Amino acid sequence: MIGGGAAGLAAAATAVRAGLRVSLVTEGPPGGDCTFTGCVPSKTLLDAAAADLSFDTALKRVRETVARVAATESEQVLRQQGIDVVRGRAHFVVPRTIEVGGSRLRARRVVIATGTRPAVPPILGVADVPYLTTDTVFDLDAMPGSLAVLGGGAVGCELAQAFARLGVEVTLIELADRLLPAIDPDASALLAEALTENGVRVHTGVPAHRVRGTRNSVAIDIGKGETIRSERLLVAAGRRPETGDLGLDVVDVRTDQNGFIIVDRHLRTGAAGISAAGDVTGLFPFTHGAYAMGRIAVQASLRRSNRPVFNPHAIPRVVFTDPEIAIVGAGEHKLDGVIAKVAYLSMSEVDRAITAAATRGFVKLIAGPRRPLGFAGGGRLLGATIVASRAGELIHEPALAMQLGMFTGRLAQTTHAYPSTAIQQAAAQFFGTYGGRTAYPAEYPRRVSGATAKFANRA
Ligand SMILES: Cc1cc2nc3c(=O)[nH]c(=O)nc-3n(C[C@H](O)[C@H](O)[C@H](O)COP(=O)(O)OP(=O)(O)OC[C@H]3O[C@@H](n4cnc5c(N)ncnc54)[C@H](O)[C@@H]3O)c2cc1C
Ligand SMILES: NC(=O)c1ccc[n+]([C@@H]2O[C@H](COP(=O)([O-])OP(=O)(O)OC[C@H]3O[C@@H](n4cnc5c(N)ncnc54)[C@H](O)[C@@H]3O)[C@@H](O)[C@H]2O)c1
Repeated sequence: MIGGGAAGLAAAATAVRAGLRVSLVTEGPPGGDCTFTGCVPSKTLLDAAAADLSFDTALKRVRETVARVAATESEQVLRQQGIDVVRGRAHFVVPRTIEVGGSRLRARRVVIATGTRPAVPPILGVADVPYLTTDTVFDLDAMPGSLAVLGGGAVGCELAQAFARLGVEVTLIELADRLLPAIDPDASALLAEALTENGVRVHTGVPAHRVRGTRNSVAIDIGKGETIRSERLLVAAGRRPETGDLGLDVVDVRTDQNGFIIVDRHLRTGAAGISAAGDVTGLFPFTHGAYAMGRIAVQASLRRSNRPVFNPHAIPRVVFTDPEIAIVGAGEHKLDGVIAKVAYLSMSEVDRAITAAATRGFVKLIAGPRRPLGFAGGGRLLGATIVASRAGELIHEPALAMQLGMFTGRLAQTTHAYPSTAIQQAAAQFFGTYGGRTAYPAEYPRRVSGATAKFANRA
């Protein structure tokens, strides 16, 4: 395995279980992005900020939590599991042979799991400013008075909220016309509302033209004569794959125009014995996706038939802001031409949200016909988007329904524990009017947006 992040660790554990001799070659410590610069520090910071901790205490908690998680997957722990850990940066020298730190390693099977690194957009002047990325932001030793965040994706939104709650003056700059541009526009709108309430100045649809500054002050020109001034700049504008110096040409592993490794559905690269897994494939850039891919890449490489397939259609993803945004499968805005029904439920009608005084949000369930019965039994679930304080827990029930291809009606038939009845209430709409709402036919060609909600039951 080349790379010791989630994908490499899962691949190594799977290979050991299959009785293979395993070397895990990794430049950074085992755990990768998720443990050191991704999920673990960012989720800890979000929770610490929500709990009103001071900046210093929050950052201390981040360091302690990272150390605690890292200890569960240390080199020593891996060696005890039978995985030989080699630290260093690897590249292919001939097919199935890699070089690391001057030594050569030969293997019948190789899984490339080298992940990604922060992308820095080509904005005039950016290279001359000491900007932060997720590789460095958790190492801050003093609270900046103000922070400009470039990019309103998951990283930008989560960290903007965390820093704002810790007392930092945050400005968020997103190129697209809304935050998290890939998700349901109604969810984007609610998140922008929540961040604004937290004190974040949200600018969408603005390109950053030029950046100027010094260590403790940046000025970002965003057009129409407007300039954002801030103490520090965090660049959170996406990721680039770590494939540039792997020697992939030596082994005929192909990459797409952005450098991500091209794989088939069994995660094979096309080069004999070489598979790829995790963020480096660009298929599903989340830790749980990386784990699934690492496992599947090894299992598929060991079998001649019945090879497992990586299919992300029922894998959920969550943005851990407050409210959380959880998604599985298709969003209403991406349904062009698909015959479907949408059940929309405002969280203001869910007693769990009312009792928690956290009613900003909604559940949207999308159902399509199930052959040969059409929409009988509620059809089958095509997707769900949930915006709620605990959306990250709620999403797994729709995910299971999708994974099993269940009748959506099963969600309505299952008695839920009061007052956590959001999914049951929403699914009931596929059978008739419930609480004044009925599932409506998906509109196509698409004209759906939160701002122009045209269906009476979405009021
Ligand atoms: C701030 C942030 C928050 C996130 N939060 C979440 C979240 O809440 N939930 C979620 O599911 N996902 C989250 N993610 C995404 C998640 O971190 C990644 O999807 C996951 O870490 C990918 O794992 P990986 O194994 O593919 O790659 P990585 O974790 O990047 O691991 C790659 C490893 O390969 C090593 N390497 C690279 N090149 C070489 C080489 N040539 N030779 C040897 N070793 C090499 C690196 O040192 C690294 O250890 C977050 C990401 C960020 C940045
Ligand atoms: N909770 C989670 O699961 C979680 C949390 C954080 C990150 N992640 C993952 O980590 C990866 C990186 O996240 P990310 O948010 O950096 O990437 P992203 O690609 O999700 O978002 C980057 C955002 O930056 C914007 N952008 C790009 N260039 C810009 C520019 N010049 N000016 C202003 N905006 C610009 C893009 O339009 C986009 O909205 C993603 O794969 C993400 O899924 C996951």
